[in-house]
Amino acid sequence: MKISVIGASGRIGSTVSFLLAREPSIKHIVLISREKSLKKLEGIRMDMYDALAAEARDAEIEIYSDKEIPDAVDGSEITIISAGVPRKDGMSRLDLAKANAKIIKNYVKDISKTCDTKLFIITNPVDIMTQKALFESGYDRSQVFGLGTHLDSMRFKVAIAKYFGVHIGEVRTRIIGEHGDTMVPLLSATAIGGIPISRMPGYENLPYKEIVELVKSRGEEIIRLKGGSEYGPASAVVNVIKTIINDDKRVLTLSTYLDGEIDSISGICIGVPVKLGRKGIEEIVPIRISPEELETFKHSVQVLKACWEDIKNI
Ligand SMILES: NC(=O)c1ccc[n+]([C@@H]2O[C@H](COP(=O)([O-])OP(=O)(O)OC[C@H]3O[C@@H](n4cnc5c(N)ncnc54)[C@H](O)[C@@H]3O)[C@@H](O)[C@H]2O)c1
Repeated sequence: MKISVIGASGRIGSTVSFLLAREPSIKHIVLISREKSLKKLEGIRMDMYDALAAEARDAEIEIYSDKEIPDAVDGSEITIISAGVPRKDGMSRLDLAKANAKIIKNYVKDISKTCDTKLFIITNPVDIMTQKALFESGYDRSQVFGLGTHLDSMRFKVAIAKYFGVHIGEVRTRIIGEHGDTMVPLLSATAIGGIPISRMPGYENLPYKEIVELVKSRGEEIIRLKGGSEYGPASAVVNVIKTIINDDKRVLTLSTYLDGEIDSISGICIGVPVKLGRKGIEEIVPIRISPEELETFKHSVQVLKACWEDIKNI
């Protein structure tokens, strides 16, 4: 199986590539970046081969410049895009969206000229970039998705497990909505060992607001402390890839194009629970959430739609 990573010289792209190379079912990984980063890619490839040798594994790792798209991507079951400009001081979210929309548009247009692949978008703002990729590629919505609130859901899960002092595997929860300030934590879909969280001893004192703030600010906190997150997002990406290639039908929270599945909302890519398998997004799970959660979700939709209006013609 071949998987391509565009933006492979970056933090997330390189860590994702390394983790994927360790997966026995992935035999072929294509690392793609701009010309000026090709030397770095060569170093990443050497380092990856050393690590694989230590585990007595092998994989074919190829390097291409982004000028060699679409040929470089041809035959890839999944193409991951994490290329993008980082947010600089004084840059608004909209400025970032405009800059990265141009990058996503160019890559996706080139890829879709000749290739049929699944597009997995990581670049922020991820919901808007996923929608850009969907519209510019003309692909079916089942094959274009973004990391969405999958990582936020994992962060929420950790905080709840720590508060109740239980193993993380006992916690079921998710955050839907924008991967950003308007994300919607679903207490109505949170359970510990199958028991709804509201029936757990200690629930009354759960510092919900603090936990949500912690989840929302975690990305910025990691940027401040170590320059940017990589292990968390990269592991979340690999989770998604493994679910697809193993046809696991897991229900994960990814950014996908809504077409009326939740409260008749349509016309935007946003984080919602999806059944994921070999074909990509096989179903959007039409969950019923509490009235308060629905109101917050609708707000998240509005925020994303406003941003989409500003960048859709870029
Ligand atoms: N969705 C999520 O949950 C999530 C989590 C963390 C980070 N992210 C996003 O993922 C993206 C990558 O993060 P990172 O830490 O790897 O960033 P990084 O700066 O380390 O790497 C960015 C990559 O994009 C390339 N790049 C930069 N400018 C470019 C341009 N103009 N044209 C083409 N390529 C360009 C770089 O060469 C590099 O390969 C960012 O947009 C980040 O905000 C998303």
